[in-house]
Amino acid sequence: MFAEIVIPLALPKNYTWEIPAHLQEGLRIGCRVEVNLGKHKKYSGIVKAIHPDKPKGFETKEILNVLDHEPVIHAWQLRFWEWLADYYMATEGEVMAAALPAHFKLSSETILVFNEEFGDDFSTLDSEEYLVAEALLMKQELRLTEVQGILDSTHVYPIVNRLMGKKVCFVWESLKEKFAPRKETFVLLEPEYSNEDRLSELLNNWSRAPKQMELLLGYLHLLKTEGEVIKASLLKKANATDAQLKGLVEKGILRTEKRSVDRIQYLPKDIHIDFTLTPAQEEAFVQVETAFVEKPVCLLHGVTSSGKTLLYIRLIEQYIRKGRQVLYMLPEIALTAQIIRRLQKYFGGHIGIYHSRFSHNERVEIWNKVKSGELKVVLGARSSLFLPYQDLGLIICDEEHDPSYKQQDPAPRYHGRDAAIYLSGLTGAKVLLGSATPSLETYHNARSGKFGLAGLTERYGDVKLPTMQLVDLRAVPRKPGEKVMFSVHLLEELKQTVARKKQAILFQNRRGYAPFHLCTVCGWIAQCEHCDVSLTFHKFSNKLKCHYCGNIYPPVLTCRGCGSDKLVQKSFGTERIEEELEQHLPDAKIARMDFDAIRNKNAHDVLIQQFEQRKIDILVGTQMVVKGLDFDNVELVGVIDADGLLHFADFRVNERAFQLMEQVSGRAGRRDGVGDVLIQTNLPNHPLLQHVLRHDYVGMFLEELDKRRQFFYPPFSRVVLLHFKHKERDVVNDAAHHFTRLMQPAYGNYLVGPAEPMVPRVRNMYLMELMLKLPRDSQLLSRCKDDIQRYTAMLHHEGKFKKVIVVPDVDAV
Ligand SMILES: Nc1ncnc2c1ncn2[C@@H]1O[C@H](COP(=O)(O)OP(=O)(O)OP(=O)(O)O)[C@@H](O)[C@H]1O
Ligand SMILES: [Zn+2]
Repeated sequence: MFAEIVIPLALPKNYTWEIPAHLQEGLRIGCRVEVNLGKHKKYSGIVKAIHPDKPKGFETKEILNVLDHEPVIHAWQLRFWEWLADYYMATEGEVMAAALPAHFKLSSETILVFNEEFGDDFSTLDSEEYLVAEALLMKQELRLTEVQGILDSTHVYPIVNRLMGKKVCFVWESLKEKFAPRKETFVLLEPEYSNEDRLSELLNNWSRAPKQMELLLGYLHLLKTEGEVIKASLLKKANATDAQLKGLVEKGILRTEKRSVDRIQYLPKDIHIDFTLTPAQEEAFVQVETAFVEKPVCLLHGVTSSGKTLLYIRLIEQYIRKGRQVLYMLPEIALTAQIIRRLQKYFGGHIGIYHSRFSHNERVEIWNKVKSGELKVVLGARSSLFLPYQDLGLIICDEEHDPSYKQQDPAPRYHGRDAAIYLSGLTGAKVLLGSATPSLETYHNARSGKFGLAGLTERYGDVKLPTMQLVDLRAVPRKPGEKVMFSVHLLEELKQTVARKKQAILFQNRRGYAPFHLCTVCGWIAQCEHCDVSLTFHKFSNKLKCHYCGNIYPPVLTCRGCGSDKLVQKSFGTERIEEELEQHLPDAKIARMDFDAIRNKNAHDVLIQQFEQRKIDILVGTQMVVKGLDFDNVELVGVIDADGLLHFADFRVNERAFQLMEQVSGRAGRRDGVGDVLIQTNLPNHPLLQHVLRHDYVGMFLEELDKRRQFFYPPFSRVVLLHFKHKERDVVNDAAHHFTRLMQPAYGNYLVGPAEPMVPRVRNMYLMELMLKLPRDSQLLSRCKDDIQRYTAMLHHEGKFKKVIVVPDVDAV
């Protein structure tokens, strides 16, 4: 018998190994095996198929060991991997590398780390395990090749596997992105008083400080409304001090407990839903349910603050009660923090979070609990599509329009939403796509009947959508070539908002202080040495940064071209806005939320909480402030530079600009309907801004759809973008043209380019792009992919193009 095995490497196709007779029994698809590849390398791979056909053309080697009795993944997951690899032009090995926690991927290079928590009591280990554990205890770290030396056995991988199962050791991981879970102090009732009678007896015979009673009542109220009580919010709500709380703790009525906000397994597995849907929400709910009878996918198009999240919660409840599992997918990890708090309140310990910022071990833990069916709801980014669900009933894809759903690097360059839809075909799960500003593709699919469509046109609680105003910057006096940061109008409204104790959000799409350093004498601009892009000045760190490769440079004082010191900083980013704002509103509390400000992984969550607790008056930020956040006191939203959103040479530019502006404006007036949005622009007559002014999604959709039809862009065609990279400009240029000539005969009608992208050099690699707009015909698509592979091979055959990297991106966003 033979086995086709997937190994976490970018091999063009899977290899086949022979199954020795003594391993044949018990070897199942989805189990891991240890195999040799080449002379010295060993890997653990996953069995994809077992068959009796001896492969031709090469001598098969034997499988060395079987690592699992039970498959680690389901058969449908293998089919999912296969589709992802095929559709997105990756290898199954690359998909495997993305899909499995490191723990499951042993290779000769794997480093094992001793688990301190295990201690040194090795009495439960057998003699071989003991040898390795001893060595690990002494050296703390061992390479798998070293373990081989210690054991001198043919069963190294199975032994290591057992040791990991017993938590004696872990797979080493680089610490650079390590996620430190944020701790929060929770307040709990002492068990004695969970009894209603005891509690009322206590309250009726209160002989202690009245302030403490007030605090206790405040606590009980919060417990009822929020399910869990965080110390900070209790003290604030009850207007109480730490000492008063301490008093109640000392009297044995309350107690406090410090624990991580993200780790929730010790919460009881209860469901308690304490709200009812409004008639409009109820109707949308029924629309979703009805759609799911016939269709696997439904779009929930609901304006901002219409209560989409609450509708999701009702749906999740339904699936949990049926014993099924739900995946709640978000485009970015950063968004999980606020949502998890909301979900926890309703579903307690039924929920787990899964994303790349957790350690390998934590991920393995979630993996196992999902597989056993213990966890019913997973909140996560796109990688949670790879979990081994036991019975997946529903996938919620929130903010489905968000381009962050698409993986950029490395392969597989898959789209979380589209992959979810494919997965639903394999598992029978339903998919609910949610957004206030659906992607054109999705809305088109919903209108044409391919997806179901449910709608919420009103905000919750009779609250109006914010009023939108354009501020015409052409009227603002300024020096030639200068950009306006704040109009008088915007400043005035900011001042009033702060004076009324309301909050404001200012949106600017550029981070840093000044995006250009320009010599006024000769026109020289400070550029990155490795990329063809101007350097952004960051004032706080006093450095110039390249936003493409991350390189940092000291600030320049004199021009590299002419030596003059007449350098000026052009344009502005969030950092400069924050600084200027401090001058205009010296008493306001201003904070900034962008990639630089939240380097520390918890900073994002902390900022959001501070804003929620109204410790910040004005939040200045990039895209990060736009997304899905629910604040109750924001009255003013300012879009500093709308033109910056409209100036891209991309067919999606209008769609994106609309989505950003509508989403950021959606943060305003969510509770009382008093919300104002000011959009600063030099293009007040731009047609897109007219749609933005009226919150007119459908108007925007129809107009854009027309253009897409006319110019044959998605949803009418399918875009495959080919990136060419090489360290010499001429070579990459020639290669792209050569490749285009190869494609010309069969695909001439569908080609756009080749052309240099906006930034033609990144990390010392020169770039070229070739775009294919293919008719939506799956046979044509697969033929085209084969051809791309063939032409790539032909290109590499030409000596001078040997090192040109060709990266295909299917459905590029
Ligand atoms: N039926 C309801 N009962 C009580 N509160 C509700 C109800 N529906 C909505 N809300 C409240 O209204 C607010 C807005 O709802 P939610 O955050 O779900 O909106 P959304 O549609 O997801 O908005 P966005 O697209 O902007 O993220 C929330 O604070 C939510 O708790
Ligand atoms: Zn650079």
